Amino acid sequence: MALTVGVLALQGGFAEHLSCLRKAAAHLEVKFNMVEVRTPEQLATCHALVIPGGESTTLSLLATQSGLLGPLRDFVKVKRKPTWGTCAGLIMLSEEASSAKRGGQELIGGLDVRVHRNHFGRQKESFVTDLNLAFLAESLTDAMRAPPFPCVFIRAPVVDKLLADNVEETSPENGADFQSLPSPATNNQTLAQGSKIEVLGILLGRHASNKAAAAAETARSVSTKGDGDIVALRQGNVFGTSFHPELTEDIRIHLWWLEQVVHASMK
Ligand SMILES: NC(=O)CC[C@H](N)C(=O)O
Repeated sequence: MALTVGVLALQGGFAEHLSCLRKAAAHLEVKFNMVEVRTPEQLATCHALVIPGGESTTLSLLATQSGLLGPLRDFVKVKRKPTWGTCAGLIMLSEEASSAKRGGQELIGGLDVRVHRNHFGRQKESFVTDLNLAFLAESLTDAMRAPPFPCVFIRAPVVDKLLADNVEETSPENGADFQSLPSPATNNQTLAQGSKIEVLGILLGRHASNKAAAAAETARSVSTKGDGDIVALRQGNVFGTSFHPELTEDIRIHLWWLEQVVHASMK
């Protein structure tokens, strides 16, 4: 049986994600159909979904107009299918967003976190930085020899508050900029809320470049130990990255996530 993986194609970097997913799928035994999702009917065919970067206020508006907001919430929070959001996609998958559009913006939710939009400032403050993402060890034979991942941050959000106290304990790895965590418990709750939040990527030493971010920083209630920002996390079926793996030649995160999709389909 082929697994159908959808990419929400309302706006933003969906074509880049589709291309990376197709390249990654070529490394796996399982057959995949990669499809663009613009309607509730297309979403209903999907076993898993990627929500790309772009602009979360636009995504939210277009999802509402196309009747997808309710079906997306159902997909993520009721059916609890594997869903990955990058950048604006991560914002959509968070329960709360700060520096949101005036009057608020509709989110899908699924991650018990608050994200801070545009944490590092405007487009011109975009940057690329290498992070050691130890979770990729799940699909690589020797994590320590795996090269760091080139992370592209464009008007990126970070997680500035954890809304639940069910967080996996983290232990810094010899000063590395990543905190390694065990794989999910084998009793594997597929709940988003109710599952532990796993912090999978921390960015150290890059400070917020706007006032709201500085305020959010002081308001942070539960944070990682140290001064890092959470830029990758998972809670149950929901995975989020602040950065854009689809804008690099490196398909390791797409490969890792497709493997998670395969595992979820076998439950
Ligand atoms: N590259 C991106 O996806 C940027 C996200 C954007 N800051 C937003 O609020 O949606």
